[in-house]
Amino acid sequence: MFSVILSLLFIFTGILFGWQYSIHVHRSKLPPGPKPLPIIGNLHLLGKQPTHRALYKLSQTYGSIMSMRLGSVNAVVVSSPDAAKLFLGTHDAIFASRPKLQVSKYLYHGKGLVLTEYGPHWRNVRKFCMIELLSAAKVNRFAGMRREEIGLMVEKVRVASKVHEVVNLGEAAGDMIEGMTCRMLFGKKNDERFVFKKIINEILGVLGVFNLADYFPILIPFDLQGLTRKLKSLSKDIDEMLELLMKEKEEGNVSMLQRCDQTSFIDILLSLRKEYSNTHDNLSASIDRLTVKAVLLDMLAGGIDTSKSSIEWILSALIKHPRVMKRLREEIKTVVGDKQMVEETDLAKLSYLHMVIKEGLRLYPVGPLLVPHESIEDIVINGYNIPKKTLVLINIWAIGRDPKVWSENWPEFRPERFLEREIDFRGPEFQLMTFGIGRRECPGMNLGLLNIGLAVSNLVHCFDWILPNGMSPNDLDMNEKFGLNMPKIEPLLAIPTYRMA
Ligand code: HEM
Repeated sequence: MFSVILSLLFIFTGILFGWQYSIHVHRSKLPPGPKPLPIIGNLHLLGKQPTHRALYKLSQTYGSIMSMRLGSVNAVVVSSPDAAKLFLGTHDAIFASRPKLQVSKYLYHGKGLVLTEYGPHWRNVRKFCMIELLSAAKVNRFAGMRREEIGLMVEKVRVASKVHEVVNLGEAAGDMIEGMTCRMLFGKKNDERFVFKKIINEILGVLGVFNLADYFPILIPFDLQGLTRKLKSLSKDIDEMLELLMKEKEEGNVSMLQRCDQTSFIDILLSLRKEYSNTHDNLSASIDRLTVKAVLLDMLAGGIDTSKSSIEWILSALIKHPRVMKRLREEIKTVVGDKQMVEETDLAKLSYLHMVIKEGLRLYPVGPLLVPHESIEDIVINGYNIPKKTLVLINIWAIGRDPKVWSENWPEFRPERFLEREIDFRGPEFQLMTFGIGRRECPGMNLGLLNIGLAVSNLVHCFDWILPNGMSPNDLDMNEKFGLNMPKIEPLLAIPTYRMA
């Protein structure tokens, strides 16, 4: 389908413009890259494999700062820690914007964080999200709720273990993270009027589609992929849901408030809105109704599948590497003793667990190209021209495979490498950028790591796992498929045995 549309597009726009194209204008000064074709540029080189893989291969020919043309968009692909340091460290302010994607027009006009261009609105929203919603103190307030959700997941798996049922571990983790996130955002995880899961999946589905109109704006009116239609209907559903949830809070529906955690994000955002409505500073102007909804939507879209996919990848790697699983289990046993469950307060003492998580996220980063950045002015980097409005993709999947950084044994899942060298997510050398670095780095990093740590440690501590149908761990497929948040090609299915009996 994609290639048919691409061919039609090629012919159509080719006729329209009579093959006149001005890509050669400053090409000699751009970073090296494959020669673009008229109209489609290098889009044909992305092929059928996931984009980060195609870009990794190309960067091995053209280098760690590679120039490409994607339709009518200038792009630069960055594939080494040194180059990433230039873009997200030294010149972070220039590359801290986002491209204007068609999807953001239908999802609150980019008034939240993820898809919002760099400027005063984004800065204000980011500031109050960091202080009021995602600071360590605010995240800690939900520790009790997280304990309940972990307990529910362990109990579900324990019931399955009694009848040797096969468990889909990604789904089990996803349900738990979704429960935690919805309770944190809305104070509840169930609502008889709508199914959170369905709406979340639809949002992620739309965000994961490669939208041709973003690279050929001339195509927007034709809606060749039917995305505009989908987006219009989805944005209506999302808005109805968020409006209902907000009105319920604003009208102080007593029975509802009694059932809810008083400090959910929606409560905090609405009370901030009220609090600031009498002041006339920039912050008050930023927290309007659209922004409250856009922020809630960003947290739903950014917070659930990222953690779910990460947990699934890390558990898969552990099942595939029994030596690492054994060592992790021994560490947990030493720290938690005879306790049935790992608590949040235990996590700081589980140093091997942290190395396992880092190693899992190095090899399987769920945002392999981060979220696209865009430059806000012309700049020269390493002697190359990077024009204003260049799309910048940071290939952290490639960086996680760079033998110059990780040595020749980079393909091995070997958490001990982090014992030998101090490398951290915000490390000054930009080797491990699972959450991005700089102005646009993930504001939910600590929460994400906490959720992953809790899920992985408890599923390892409470259960032994074997693969179904006599499958050997060596046969576990560790490839990914196309899609948002780098989903595994095959879901992780395994049979649990409860270890606490
Ligand atoms: C394992 C879990 C997670 C991973 C791997 C992850 C990864 C990322 C990445 C790669 C980015 C883009 C960074 C960039 O463009 O340079 C990002 C941005 C973002 N993430 Fe996360 N994330 C996770 C969890 C969360 C959670 C739990 C939340 C909130 C509840 C969250 C909210 C956001 C938001 C709002 C942004 C946009 C920030 C901005 O553009 O200013 N993420 N995340």
